[in-house]
Amino acid sequence: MAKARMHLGFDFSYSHMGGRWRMPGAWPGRTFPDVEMFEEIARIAERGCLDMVFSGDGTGIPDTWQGSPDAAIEWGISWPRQDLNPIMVAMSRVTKHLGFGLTYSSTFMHPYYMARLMNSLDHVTKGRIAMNLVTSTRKSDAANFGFDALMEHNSRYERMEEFIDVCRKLWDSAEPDCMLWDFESGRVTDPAKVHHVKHEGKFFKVEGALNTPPSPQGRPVVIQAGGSPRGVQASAYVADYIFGPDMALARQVKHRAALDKALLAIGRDPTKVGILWQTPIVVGETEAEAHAQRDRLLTSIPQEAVGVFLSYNNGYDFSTLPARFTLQEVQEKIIAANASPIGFVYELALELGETTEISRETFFEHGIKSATSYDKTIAGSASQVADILEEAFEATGSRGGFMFGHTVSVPADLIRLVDLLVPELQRRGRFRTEYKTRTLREHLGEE
Ligand SMILES: Cc1cc2nc3c(=O)[nH]c(=O)nc-3n(C[C@H](O)[C@H](O)[C@H](O)COP(=O)(O)O)c2cc1C
Repeated sequence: MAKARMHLGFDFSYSHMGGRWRMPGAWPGRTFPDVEMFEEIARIAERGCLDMVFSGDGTGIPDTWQGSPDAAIEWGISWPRQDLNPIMVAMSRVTKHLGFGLTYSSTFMHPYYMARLMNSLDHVTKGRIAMNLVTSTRKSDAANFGFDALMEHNSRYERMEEFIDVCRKLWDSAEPDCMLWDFESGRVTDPAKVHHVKHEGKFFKVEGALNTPPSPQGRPVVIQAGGSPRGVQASAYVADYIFGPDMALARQVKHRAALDKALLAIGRDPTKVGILWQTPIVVGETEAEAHAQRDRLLTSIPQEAVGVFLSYNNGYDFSTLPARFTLQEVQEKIIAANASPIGFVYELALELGETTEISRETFFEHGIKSATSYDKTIAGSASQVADILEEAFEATGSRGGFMFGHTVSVPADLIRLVDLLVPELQRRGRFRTEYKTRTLREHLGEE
């Protein structure tokens, strides 16, 4: 029997941040947001037949550390960023097959605007766009949109579910064959095939239809990455494809099982829903070369920048940590702030024990490994890395694949992925050797 094939993506969100822009192997003399760098990323990824490239997003400037954005701005921590939509349009114009994943927040955006934008991008990319929906877990993002505090964690997911209901109604409002463009009669559209939408729910009141022609994918691909139990439940409802967190394999196996249960509960077939596991990765010609490249992460940012990154993503100012403390005390404050309950402190508590007293120094020693993704980065030769990926793929049900990212330097690490790892996976019958499908939805559905 043929082996199940993997789907592969590349997350370029962090390639210019966290000191990566000046690591050996990054573009010399080119800085964000030079559009030509992104076009080059797209060409390289398409050479490797990847399903998609992706960028995450967040709008706020980290300001949890010492209550100020200065250190984030100074050290380039989640700064600078921009809306990647125009960049992905540019990337789509230099490729034919590669898919694109864009991130937007269902907590802050409006579903009418988003349904219309994604339809438009689906046209421009000829059916290669996906929307990664996030609920946003960071306070400064919320402040950009007028919130004094984060919306309660579970309510954010309730809003996301209604958000996608509205998008689906709008995407379906024009039937696939409604456009006539009949030159003889002058009729543009068959009005019987464009349906009025009237939605009134807890969060949104929307009247449609969309005033755009139906797009190549009909409904652009929707991706979601809920990690908490409520988040997983929402993934099952809103997403065509799932992003999974980069945690230990045993926890990924549990995550897959929880998702399968949630999918079955709403009548969806779990065998048709893949997870792309977030996978920080460095591949080298040799194991030693890969390890040397990964080690560079430990010198990429100063301790202050580590504090900025962790404080922002965990909703807690770690500059205020006392000399000694327990992780349980900190985790309680993170939950009270409505940030994600499964972040760095949760993970460190699993490793060190939640009631163990630790020092500030120990916290930051682990902190740099987490903030740079060093602790999660797989590093090795192509065959070593392929062994690890095959094991993880099979253990998690042979559905989906990997979203590579958080590499040390782009383009060098992306080129090594495409030139060393992809051929190894192809030799093992685990990855396509050419694109046989047209749209992103079709690429991801390929078995
Ligand atoms: C691959 C991947 C990409 C993600 N991208 C983003 C992002 O761009 N912006 C964001 O705010 N959150 C992002 N997240 C976080 C998730 O949306 C989610 O909040 C997180 O997994 C915690 O789960 P919870 O919200 O259910 O607690 C990402 C998560 C993963 C695994």
